[in-house]
Amino acid sequence: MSVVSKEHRNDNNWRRLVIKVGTSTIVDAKGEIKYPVINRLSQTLTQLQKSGYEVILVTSGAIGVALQQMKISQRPADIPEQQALAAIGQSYLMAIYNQSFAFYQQHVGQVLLTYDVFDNKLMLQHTIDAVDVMLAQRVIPIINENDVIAVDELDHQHSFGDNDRLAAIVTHETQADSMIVLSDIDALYTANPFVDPTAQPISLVSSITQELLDSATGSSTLGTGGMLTKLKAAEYLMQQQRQMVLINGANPATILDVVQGKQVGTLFKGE
Ligand SMILES: Nc1ncnc2c1ncn2[C@@H]1O[C@H](COP(=O)(O)OP(=O)(O)O)[C@@H](O)[C@H]1O
Ligand SMILES: N[C@@H](CCC(=O)OP(=O)(O)O)C(=O)O
Repeated sequence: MSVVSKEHRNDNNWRRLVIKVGTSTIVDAKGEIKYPVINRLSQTLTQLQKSGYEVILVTSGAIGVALQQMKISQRPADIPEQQALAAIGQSYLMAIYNQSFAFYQQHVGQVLLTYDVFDNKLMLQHTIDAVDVMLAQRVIPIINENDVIAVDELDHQHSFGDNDRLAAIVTHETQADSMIVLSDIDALYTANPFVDPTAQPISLVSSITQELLDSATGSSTLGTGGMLTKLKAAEYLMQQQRQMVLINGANPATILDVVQGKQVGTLFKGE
């Protein structure tokens, strides 16, 4: 397996990275699980880890995977039903990741979080300590929200409490240098390109303006956050002097281009 040379690291000398994977990267529009993509993601993250980077994966997809498992075509509106699906799907999602990473001899560990962890100093410290130990042992922590006991993300009335935000807070609290977001789109566009065919990709964003927020509309079929939650996550990170890069998750190896400083996707970096 080839490794990423440290000489090729981004100018920012990133060391610790949070990779956020949306439902649209794990499950396709027909509800089928994208095993080859998950395999490529596991290979890429293992490659990064073996090259000396500390890698934390924040993944959505529990409900998306459960829909396929349970042969349900649409995400139910009922919150307890979604929570039951999350419980079913989370263990399956981890089984897929375990098998996929095991092929590359890479150990992983599951971390399920709720937002109250970030408000409780002791719980937060325990979480950070466990993540630090895993990283020191070259294990990749795999984080998702504990959907069974957290309703914020599942209630579509709220735009907060999504995995984009969760990953941004994890990036800050674990003092990661950057967050790379994998979605079903290759960049932030001037408008939702699925709605507006004249929309143009944006390669660099140095501040989150109202115009940008207005440009972010609906999400993909199974995702919950949409572009708006990604912009809010980017805004939060830029306020913490951290960076975010949005790329297409169709080919997770693109992450290697990002860490090598190549211009790909949209870079959110404050001035
Ligand atoms: N300005 C925009 N630029 C790019 N994508 C946008 C924009 N506005 C809305 N979107 C939508 O955001 C979706 C990505 O968000 P989401 O469905 O939550 O993905 P994920 O599951 O990967 O988190 C895109 O598929 C697109 O439909
Ligand atoms: N925690 C949820 C993620 C919710 C969700 O769809 O998030 P995203 O695809 O990142 O917009 C799950 O694992 O299904």
